Order: sequence, then C-alpha cells, then structure tokens
Amino acid sequence: MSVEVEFFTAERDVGAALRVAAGETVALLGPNGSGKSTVLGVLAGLVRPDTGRVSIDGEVLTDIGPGSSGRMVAPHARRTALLGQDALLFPHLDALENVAFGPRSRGTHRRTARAEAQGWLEAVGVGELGRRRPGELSGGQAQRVAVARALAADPRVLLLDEPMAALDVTVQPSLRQVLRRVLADRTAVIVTHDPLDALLLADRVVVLEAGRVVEEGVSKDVLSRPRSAFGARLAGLNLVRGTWRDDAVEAEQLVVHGLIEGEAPSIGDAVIAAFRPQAVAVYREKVRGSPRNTFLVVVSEVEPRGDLVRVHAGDLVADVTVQAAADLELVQGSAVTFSVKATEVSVYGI
Ligand SMILES: Nc1ncnc2c1ncn2[C@@H]1O[C@H](COP(=O)(O)OP(=O)(O)OP(=O)(O)O)[C@@H](O)[C@H]1O
Repeated sequence: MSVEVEFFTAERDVGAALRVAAGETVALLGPNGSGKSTVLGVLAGLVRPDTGRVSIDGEVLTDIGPGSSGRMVAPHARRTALLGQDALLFPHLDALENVAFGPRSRGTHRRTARAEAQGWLEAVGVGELGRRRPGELSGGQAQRVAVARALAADPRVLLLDEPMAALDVTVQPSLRQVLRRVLADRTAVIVTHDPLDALLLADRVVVLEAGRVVEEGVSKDVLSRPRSAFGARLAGLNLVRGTWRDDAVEAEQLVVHGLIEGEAPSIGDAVIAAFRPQAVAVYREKVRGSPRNTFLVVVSEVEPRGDLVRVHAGDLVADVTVQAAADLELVQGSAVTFSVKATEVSVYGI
C-alpha cells in the first residue's frame, strides 16, 4: 500500500507533502509543535486541512481545496490504524477482547475473531495476558496489546505517534524490538523524538521544523550528512561499526556489548552498536562492572551545549552536566573512561 499526502492548514500553519512506498516505514522527526502529529491527523482523517489530498494506493481519502471534490472519508472508513503514546484500550474488556474488537466489527465470527486475537497477542509477546483487563497490565504490556489491536484491524497503513514516549526507558528496548518486527514489511509512518527509533525502525526520515519539511532521506544518509538541526541530532548518536563476535560488536579498538534489535546476527556479520551521548558516563578512573562497556579514551574536544557539555573522544561523544565536566576538569587531552550500560546500547545488523 503506498501513501501520498499533501496538505496545508492555516490554523496550525503546517504544510507538508509526503510519499510512503508500499512496505516502507517513514519516521517523522522534529521539535515540539513542528507539525508531526498534524501530518498523522490528516492521514487518519482526524484533521481537515484547508487544502490537501490524501490517497492510499490511488484511492482518494481526502480531497479538499479549490476545484477539488471535497471528499473527506471518515476516520473509521480509511483502514488506517493510529496508535498514540497511551494504549487507550477499552477498560471494561480484557486484552483478548480488545484485540478481537477489530475483526469482530468487520463481521468475523466470535470464535474466529478470538483465535485471531490470540495470534496477534502472541506475535507481540503477551500471549499469556489475554484474560487481563487493561487496569491489570503494565504500561509496556498495555502498549503491546494496543499494537496487537491495531494490527488485528488489518490496517492498510499503520500510524504511530510516539508509541514509546510514555513508557519507562527500561521497557522501551523490548517494545522497540516488537515494533521492528511488526514494521518490517508494513507501510507505516512513525512520529518520534528519538533518533534511535528513526535509525532502527524507519527506512526513511522526514524532518519537520515549524510546520515545513526541512530535510528528508534514507536514515543513514541523513545521519552521515545532516542539513537540519534535527538531522544533526540524529547524527549525534554514537555509532560503532564492527563485526559480530563473542556476543559483542568488535570494532578496531573497541568491543561493545548491547541488546540485539531484531534478528540475532551470525558470527562475522557486519553490525552497528548505537547509543545516545546522554547514556555515556565519564570517569577519571577505570570502571569495572560487567553490565557496563568501558572505553579508555582521550578527550579531543569539550563543547558547551546549553546546560550540557558534549565531550568528544575521537568518534565517540558523551553528554555530561556542566558541573560534572567541571568536577572532572575535562580539557582536550584528558585521559578518561567512557562507560555505557549494555542495556543502553542497541545492536543491529547492516
Ligand atoms: N487541535 C489543534 N488546534 C489548533 N492548533 C493545533 C491543534 N493541535 C496542534 N495545533 C498546533 O499545530 C502546530 C503543530 O502541532 P503538532 O501537534 O502537529 O506538532 P508536533 O510536531 O506533533 O508536536 P509535539 O512533538 O509537541 O507533539 C502547533 O503550532 C500546535 O500548536
């Protein structure tokens, strides 16, 4: 299913054009208020633009503006599924019935719908929680059920609005793995603040600033040559390229342990370890502790960035507080240890 959208809304001053190829996942990135949710709203039929057109596989769903048909297909008739930060499950139905709701409303027989729902719950790793009500689920479990419910409705396009933003950081990696599987061959648009999501979940990135598209391209191209401020933030991730060996990413001078995103690599495969500068702690002395990766490095640059200080050491970067940078007396040439927990590192094949 390919998607095309082009619209302008004066009230929000957001105007964008976007194409998503069949089976492609596009990440929408941008600062607060840049129009990301508005794009999803227009696609889902929740926002009526002043002018604009939305089509899925050539079927026109929105067509508004001078000389147009005025068509605006209702949200429920679009066969798009929108998943937000909060799971928004029906509180009085158990997880299985929540997921069976979509197939049931398409006219599927109750027993078949429940069997389908069970299959989707298993696909997102919560097959044993079908009898629980939403109030008895953790945030991460509820969000998995919400993903299952969205998929069970057999949408042509999956729209995800910061699906992990409300979750504890410790459960984000496992949901990200579920989403990586789910999105692999689906047509989807995901709004995210997190560059790691863009890199791991999306084929292409579209960056919005102040209601306009300022940059777009294949995720790794935007990474290597960012033109917008947000693209630069994307490029700010630590990326260590290497070979998969002894359950770790072996690079020229580093060995990095992390959580595998998606399929497990085979020995000798080319892999990348990615982690945020904020996840890196900086120490003067050597650090021990098996859950942590430690790298002995020499500081090449200390760069003030608002209330943080970015510490560069060759290709690696760490963000520390101004106070920490002062306490550590960090200057160019300082020998320090960069330390990052394995649970903060995403490892994926390339
Ligand atoms: N219901 C609304 N009515 C009018 N204006 C709105 C409405 N919702 C959002 N806006 C405005 O539209 C613009 C784009 O907002 P939008 O929510 O699409 O941005 P966003 O990039 O998704 O932001 P965030 O990352 O904060 O969720 C903003 O100026 C916002 O104030």
